[in-house]
Amino acid sequence: MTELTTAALAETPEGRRCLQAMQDDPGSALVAFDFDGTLSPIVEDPARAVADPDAVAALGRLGRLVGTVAVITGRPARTAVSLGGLDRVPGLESMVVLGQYGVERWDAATGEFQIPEPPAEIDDVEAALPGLFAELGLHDVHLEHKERAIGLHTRQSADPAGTFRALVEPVRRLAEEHGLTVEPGRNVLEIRPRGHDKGDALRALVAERGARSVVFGGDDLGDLPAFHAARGLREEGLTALLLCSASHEEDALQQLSDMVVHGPSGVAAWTSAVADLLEGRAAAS
Ligand SMILES: O=P(O)(O)OC[C@H]1O[C@H](O[C@H]2O[C@H](CO)[C@@H](O)[C@H](O)[C@H]2O)[C@H](O)[C@@H](O)[C@@H]1O
Repeated sequence: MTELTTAALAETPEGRRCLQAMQDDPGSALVAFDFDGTLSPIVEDPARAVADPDAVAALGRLGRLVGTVAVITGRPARTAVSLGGLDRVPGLESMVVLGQYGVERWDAATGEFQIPEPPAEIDDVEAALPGLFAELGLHDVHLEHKERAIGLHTRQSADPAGTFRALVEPVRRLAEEHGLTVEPGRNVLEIRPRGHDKGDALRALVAERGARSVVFGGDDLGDLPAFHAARGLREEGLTALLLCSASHEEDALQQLSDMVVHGPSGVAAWTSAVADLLEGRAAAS
């Protein structure tokens, strides 16, 4: 019964090994998900994103079963907590949110945010953007101000793909001129500080929690470093399962994944099934 269930939840032997390790020792398991596109369906206006209630409820179930649950996101930590309603979900009372690719942190257990000062260069970039858009003849780029980063969104543009293409190189040059980097995503180019990514964030949290089995779920290019980090952890003797929240917009994660599901509703169903699996093990032991 357990074997059949495990096979349905992971397409690779490595993924199934991770699920088995979670069953054997749930206390040393860590489950971390990205926010947009993984827990929260993609919407036109980033300010209107809302977490899939079934996905966060299922994460809450896991929160009662495994050692650590976390969200690792490009969003500011405060925004992810607010849009996800993460401070109100039963079972997430000791979760961790790592925001802005791991630089910001919220601990549900204390309710405290750790938010470092934003770099001054972001203000300089912001001041240069109107001139850049005018030069490129672009008038419908939506800006998302994230204090230590700026998201340039093209989803609401008349030609999202064309506007994105027109922005890529000029924005990369602008970021470089100011010592910053560009994080490309689904209809978004984010100008942010260099030197850290979701892979660093995942590795640091795994070390802090002493986790031995690691699940990471994501949907977009910004999640790739975490996928690579989790695969690296396997080589160091941990088990890891990589969950891809698939979309028609981005397929870079699929070939690295141990399980592919369809968007946040698929993540919700998968997470709930893993909770069932772990509860079955708990009931039997
Ligand atoms: O790391 P994540 O949690 O996945 O955040 C990555 C970026 O996600 C957000 O943008 C994406 O979601 C928006 C709302 O659904 C959508 O409109 C946009 O097209 C997507 O790219 C967020 O707005 C960015 O700040 C994050 O960096």
